[in-house]
Amino acid sequence: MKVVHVAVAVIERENGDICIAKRADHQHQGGLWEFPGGKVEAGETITQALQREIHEELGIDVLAHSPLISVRYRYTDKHVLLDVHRIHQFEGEPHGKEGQPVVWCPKSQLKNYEFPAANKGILNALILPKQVAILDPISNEQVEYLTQSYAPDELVIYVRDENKSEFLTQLSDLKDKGYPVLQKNDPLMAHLTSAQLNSLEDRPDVIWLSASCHNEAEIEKANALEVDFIFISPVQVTPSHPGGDVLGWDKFQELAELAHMPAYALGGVDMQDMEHALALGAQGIAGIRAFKAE
Ligand SMILES: Nc1nc2c([nH]c(=O)n2[C@H]2C[C@H](O)[C@@H](COP(=O)(O)OP(=O)(O)OP(=O)(O)O)O2)c(=O)[nH]1
Ligand SMILES: [Mg+2]
Repeated sequence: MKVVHVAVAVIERENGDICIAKRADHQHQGGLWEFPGGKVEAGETITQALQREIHEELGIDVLAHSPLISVRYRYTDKHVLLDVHRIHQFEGEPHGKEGQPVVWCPKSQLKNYEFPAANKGILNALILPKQVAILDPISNEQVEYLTQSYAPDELVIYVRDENKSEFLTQLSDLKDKGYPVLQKNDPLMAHLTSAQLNSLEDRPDVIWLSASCHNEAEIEKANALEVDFIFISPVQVTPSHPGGDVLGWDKFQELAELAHMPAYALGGVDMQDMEHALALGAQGIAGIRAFKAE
């Protein structure tokens, strides 16, 4: 089936509210709410498509945008590639130029609206931070460094250290301060190794589920289980595996687009790679060394 390339705009106003619109009943995925946007025409850049569609649908001018997430999604009747951008700056006041209902919605209320299935990953991309610090091993020194360097909404802390019992107090302190803490087999926020991911038939019953992925098959499995976010690795050579095979950034980008959910770049990446990773559609960077004091 031909893939329909769609430019999608997540328009945010100063107080953080997001602009959403209701699709007409006769449209594909009709009656559901959407982020405004539409098909990229032949010869158009993504910027041109965003500017044209948003002007046609809402009567405003897009002045500045940056990539949020790209999602390939196969509906039974249509295959789409949603190229989703955050609109930071615009001129005018959005209104439904095609008669469609348009509302400003606080981020925390988006979950109360019904969106097409492909949008689940977009909603998660809006909530998740750009940084995932992996603690392996966990140390008091690193926990202190992280809480001094990052606010609770800027960081997910993934405790990969299996031997963490002496740090249980520090971990509950982190949670009390509001830091999301990801652990294997946690009832709230659980992580699956690729081996666990491959062996599962159904999604475990947790609020947030993440997984490690290394190839297409694992990403398809994460899509099927509706995993909320993934780590794609190894992107580059790491000091711990100097001679190992790596994906490289081109392959990372391809895999991230195939994933329905936000994808962090992991393996041989550090904070200096952040802009590059975001430009390729990553949610951000995950790592061990990248999140240690010098
Ligand atoms: N704009 C938009 N489209 C979405 C979202 N989620 C999602 O699955 N889609 C799908 C539905 C459609 O198959 C396709 C978007 O096409 P569209 O109908 O908006 O295209 P268009 O504005 O050029 O409109 P039209 O003239 O063809 O009706 O992407 C979303 O959040 N926003
Ligand atoms: Mg449209």
